[in-house]
Amino acid sequence: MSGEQYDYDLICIGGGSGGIATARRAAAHGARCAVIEASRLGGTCVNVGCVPKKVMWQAAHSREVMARAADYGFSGVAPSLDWGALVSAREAYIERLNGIYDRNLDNSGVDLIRGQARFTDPHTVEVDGQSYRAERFVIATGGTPGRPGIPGGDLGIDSDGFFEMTDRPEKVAVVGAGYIAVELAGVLHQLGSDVQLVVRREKPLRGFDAAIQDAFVESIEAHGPTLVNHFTPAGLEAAWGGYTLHGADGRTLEGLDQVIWAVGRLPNTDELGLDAAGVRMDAAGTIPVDEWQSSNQPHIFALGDVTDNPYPLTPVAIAAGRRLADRVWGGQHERRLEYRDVPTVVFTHPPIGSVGLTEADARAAHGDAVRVYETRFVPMDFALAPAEAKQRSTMKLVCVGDDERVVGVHLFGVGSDEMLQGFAVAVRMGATKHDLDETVAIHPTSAEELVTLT
Ligand SMILES: Cc1cc2nc3c(=O)[nH]c(=O)nc-3n(C[C@H](O)[C@H](O)[C@H](O)COP(=O)(O)OP(=O)(O)OC[C@H]3O[C@@H](n4cnc5c(N)ncnc54)[C@H](O)[C@@H]3O)c2cc1C
Ligand SMILES: NC(=O)c1ccc[n+]([C@@H]2O[C@H](COP(=O)([O-])OP(=O)(O)OC[C@H]3O[C@@H](n4cnc5c(N)ncnc54)[C@H](O)[C@@H]3O)[C@@H](O)[C@H]2O)c1
Repeated sequence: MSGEQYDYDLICIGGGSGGIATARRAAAHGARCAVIEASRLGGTCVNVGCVPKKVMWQAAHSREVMARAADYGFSGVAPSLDWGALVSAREAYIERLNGIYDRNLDNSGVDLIRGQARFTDPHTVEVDGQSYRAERFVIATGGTPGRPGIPGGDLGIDSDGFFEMTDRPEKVAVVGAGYIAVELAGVLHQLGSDVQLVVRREKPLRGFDAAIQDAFVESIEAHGPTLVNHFTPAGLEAAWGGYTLHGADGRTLEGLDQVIWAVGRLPNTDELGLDAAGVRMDAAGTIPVDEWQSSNQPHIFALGDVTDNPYPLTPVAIAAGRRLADRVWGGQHERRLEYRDVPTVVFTHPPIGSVGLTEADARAAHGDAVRVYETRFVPMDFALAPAEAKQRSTMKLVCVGDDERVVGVHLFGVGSDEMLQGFAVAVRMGATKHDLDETVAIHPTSAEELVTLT
């Protein structure tokens, strides 16, 4: 087929992390590209995800640091938060980012089509009555917050609503045990709300190494927010005295000013006309893709949160998109994202960092060939703090084989967020425990613990 029968070589549906990265890289390889975006450029990450979340985390972290000022002899540090001012500054920053994304598309020669895209046949999408034809498509439409299918599940707010809050709720339940629940609960707790983190099982953060789960639970039990475990929400009621959250076992959480659902996200595939394109979805509405990001239609790719990707993270969507563009338009025939050793940080207080295999996964895969090194300590950040304010750090290395190749690094503690990236490089390069031991420590830091473990 000649490219001339198409308006574009590539249309990316969704102007979030994955769509923008793919289109810009494909354009750099000479492809004629468009991005279709129904809402604000930058997608979830920029508008209602990583970016505003990190601003709120930073605010909460600042509050923590100020709380420790007296340990160092400062007096008169009595912060009072103007929530409205924080939100305005945050949103102004996001608007600047929206503009930068717009200009970057323009500078890359990528057309931006504003509106909701819907396939009308395998090579055509319609936006506001106008048809656009492309040789290939990338579906990068991301996801939206889900809600539980229980009475009152439509009451309260989700993570999108969290970013719309014009004031800080005094008493709030955050329901869920994943990244979003622990992060939002942590921010609100640090900023002064009375927060209950409501989870269905014993502990939050299933899938993380057990040492990290335990360290996190121990930390919140000592410092907050309050953990309400084994609580399965069965209904939410609103009354003058506030919300009441009912548990399946008859327990109730009462007098809540706000309830935040953080119970998982749903892929944005409902309105896409995937039937008309002949693209298959799974029961959850996500688009299954192969190792090359292909859907069942060879010319229609999908990436990021709309797919069955095990790591719904911004850098993963970007990496998948850039590699796809390098392969299809850049002639780099074997280039694809390997979904392994993906580093990830959970922005709790203190943060969690994790890359590679958990101890349980390593033992399942390698049995007795696994050796684990672990340490728990109070970092110097709390050297002058009173005993009750000290927060312990936990660090764990998971090693495999006679050469003790490091296959997992799991961190909980101050600085883990910034510490992990470099160790992720080492894991990817196949570093061994000996390599870490041979690396001269940086003193006094928390990171040095990782090269002095015995
Ligand atoms: C609260 C929260 C915090 C997060 N924090 C982090 C973090 O700290 N680090 C991290 O790595 N990840 C984080 N994430 C996850 C991250 O935001 C996502 O993994 C990432 O945004 C996925 O990128 P994407 O391109 O797949 O989709 P998105 O960024 O969601 O982009 C999809 C875009 O498609 C548009 N769209 C949808 N349907 C259509 C249509 N039919 N036509 C046109 N446009 C359409 C949407 O409007 C949206 O702009 C967070 C997510 C949330 C919700
Ligand atoms: N720091 C980061 O990088 C970051 C931050 C936020 C989100 N994210 C990404 O976004 C993804 C989605 O995050 P998430 O927290 O929405 O989803 P998640 O899938 O990680 O967690 C959803 C949680 O809700 C619980 N749940 C589901 N139904 C429930 C119900 N009816 N009642 C009570 N609990 C229920 C689940 O057990 C689970 O713990 C994450 O997997 C992550 O990849 C990343």
